[in-house]
Amino acid sequence: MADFAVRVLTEDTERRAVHSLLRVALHSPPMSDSDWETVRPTYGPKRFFGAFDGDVAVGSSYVYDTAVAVPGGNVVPIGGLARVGVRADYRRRGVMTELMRFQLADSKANGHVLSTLHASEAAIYGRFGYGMGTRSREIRLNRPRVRAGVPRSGHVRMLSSAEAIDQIAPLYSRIGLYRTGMMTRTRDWWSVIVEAPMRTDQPYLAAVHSGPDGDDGYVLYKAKDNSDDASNDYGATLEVWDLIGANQAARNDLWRFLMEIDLVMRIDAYARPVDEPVELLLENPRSCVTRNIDDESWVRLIDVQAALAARTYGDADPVAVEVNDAFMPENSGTYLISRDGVTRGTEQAQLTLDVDTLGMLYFGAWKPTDLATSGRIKVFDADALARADRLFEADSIPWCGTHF
Ligand SMILES: CC(=O)SCCNC(=O)CCNC(=O)[C@H](O)C(C)(C)COP(=O)(O)OP(=O)(O)OC[C@H]1O[C@@H](n2cnc3c(N)ncnc32)[C@H](O)[C@@H]1OP(=O)(O)O
Repeated sequence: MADFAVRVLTEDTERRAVHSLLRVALHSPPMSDSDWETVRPTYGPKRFFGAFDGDVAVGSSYVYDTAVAVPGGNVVPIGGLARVGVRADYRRRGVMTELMRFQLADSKANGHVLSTLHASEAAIYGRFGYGMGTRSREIRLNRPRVRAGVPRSGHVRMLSSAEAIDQIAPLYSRIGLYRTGMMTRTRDWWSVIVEAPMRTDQPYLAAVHSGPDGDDGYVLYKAKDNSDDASNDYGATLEVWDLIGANQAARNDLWRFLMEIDLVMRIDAYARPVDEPVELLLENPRSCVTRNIDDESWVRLIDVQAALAARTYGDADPVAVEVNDAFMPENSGTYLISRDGVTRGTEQAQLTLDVDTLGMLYFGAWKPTDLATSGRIKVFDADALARADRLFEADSIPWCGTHF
């Protein structure tokens, strides 16, 4: 018998105790009363889960009620899993495993067809059926200069913190999900990730782009003083935290805005699309350095049939794919996938894979052939593998772009 119980948190004292343990698990400083007052409204009413040993809080997880753009353009309901933590003296006793069971069952009951997360460590989530579904690029621009001839499509204006709190969230919604893998951002997300920092003495700086049809992009960034830098090369580092635009022209103008700010030594940006064409804006393309290609969004199909049916497929004849799902065995079975859709059936499997590998395929970040070559897909019919490459081919390189 487990020596702990998992439940949905509704009482303020329990929520505070669980958030407090999460901070310790993430190595943040202990929580003060005023910290809790800031954080408290960032938890929505329903999907905050805690594990308890008697009255003692030992584990935490939280699910954003959100939605994601899948290949073909449908936007489907998902749970965005975050804030997972277990007390150090309860680790490796199955606390997270029970929290995972609980939150996935809750998500399923609420119609989430997928669960996604951003992992603190890559080794944790495969066993629960999550696969690396999108990747992102971390870049550094060293004294960037804009290449002559890059056109402008509008103008950029800076916002005060109060204006940013009012304007940025609605602007993100109006711009919409322009890449596969992007997700809607909920009120609790905005309040914890953007608005709480905006109210501190080190807020994000914000600027909005206006194009021919009005506001169509924004950037949130911070300027970090480099005065303790050993080199005498004076200037700040700009840290780009969020840069969103309805089209590439708007995004280019926002990059230009950043590149032309004075007294800047470098610009660092995290979790950008891997194919974002920043180099094309630069006089010297080598002043943009790729520092990392990282795993970004981890994807778990909660309802495999519904998730597979929600996306579109390339032009190829059907493939019978056997999916093994040890953590949610009701998903295990054979699915016939074709350009016309997906049915669950009893065909002889042509390809076999685990559900975490399906999470890697789902948005199109990885090719079936590469997953087969690396031992993640068992192939019983080589032609079926070639067809799977065409069926799962991505219309754009997927990117989440929302940190949570
Ligand atoms: C989406 C997010 O929120 S990302 C943030 C995740 N949180 C953190 O990184 C905070 C620090 N870490 C922790 O709090 C804990 O170590 C957790 C939450 C990662 C794991 O909690 P635990 O209760 O120890 O996990 P649990 O006991 O259920 O482990 C289940 C299995 O996963 C494995 N596992 C758990 N954590 C890790 C890890 N960090 N690396 C490798 N394997 C792991 C366990 O060994 C176990 O394997 P087994 O089934 O073969 O025995």
